[in-house]
Amino acid sequence: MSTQYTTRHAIHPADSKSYDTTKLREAFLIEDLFLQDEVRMVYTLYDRLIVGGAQPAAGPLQLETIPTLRSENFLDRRELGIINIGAASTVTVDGKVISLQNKEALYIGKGVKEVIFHPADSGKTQFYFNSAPAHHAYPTKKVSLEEAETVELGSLENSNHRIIRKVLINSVVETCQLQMGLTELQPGSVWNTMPAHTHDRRMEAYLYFDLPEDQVVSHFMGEPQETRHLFVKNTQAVISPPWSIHSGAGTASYSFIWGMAGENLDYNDMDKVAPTDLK
Ligand SMILES: O=C[C@H](O)[C@@H](O)CC(=O)C(=O)O
Ligand SMILES: [Zn+2]
Repeated sequence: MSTQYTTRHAIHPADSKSYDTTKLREAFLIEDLFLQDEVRMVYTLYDRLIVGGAQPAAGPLQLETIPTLRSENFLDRRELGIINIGAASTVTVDGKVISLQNKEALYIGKGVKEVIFHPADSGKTQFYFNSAPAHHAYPTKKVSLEEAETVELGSLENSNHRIIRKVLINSVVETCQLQMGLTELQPGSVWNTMPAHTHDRRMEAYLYFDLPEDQVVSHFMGEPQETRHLFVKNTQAVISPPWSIHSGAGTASYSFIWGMAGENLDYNDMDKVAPTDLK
């Protein structure tokens, strides 16, 4: 079978305080999202967001439904956002071939019956995806980096100079609840999302990538006054509960994809925490 998935339950913040490193990692870190010729997913109970990776090599891979969905097709009641983090390749959506360069994104709406991930002509193909429950069928749309809503934040002096590209955002594409974007740390900068924030209205998932294989990111999570960290390697993902900060410092520059689902589509609806207020 080329589709593998596991379920992650939602954790109460008071419960998470007592977790040791192993338990914290089992609850929030996704280590093996990309494996050759497999579609791998984690079904989270945070807004029922699915975090997935597809790495076709020998042949195409289909986005198959999973038993938890109790639906004939994966997208019968869901929407999907895909970002290509590997070599230029294609995705077919109900027979229509859509090419995606590295870092290009694709929104696929509810009701689509068939999504197929194709291997690249040369190089490693890795498609990262997030999927959330959907109530309405919005059109499929490809979004290039140029079409993204882009903001530059931070400074080299604060080691947090970064470019945030909001690709699947309501000013660019209509979605039910999914938002996705890509943040690139500029050379010499290592801190993402510092100052940190929470947004109790939305959960978030992070995928760290473009990180050298021998380097790591220390991802910070937890309530602002009760933080913990997870050491994360290249192409590993982190589930961020709505009550948690999500921020990281790398031993090298890196990029990451953030995806959100929940109560609203207002990217700026976040509660910032001053660095000096973190504990
Ligand atoms: O709610 C928004 C998300 O946490 C990210 O967009 C933050 C981010 O990319 C950054 O500041 O580096
Ligand atoms: Zn956030």
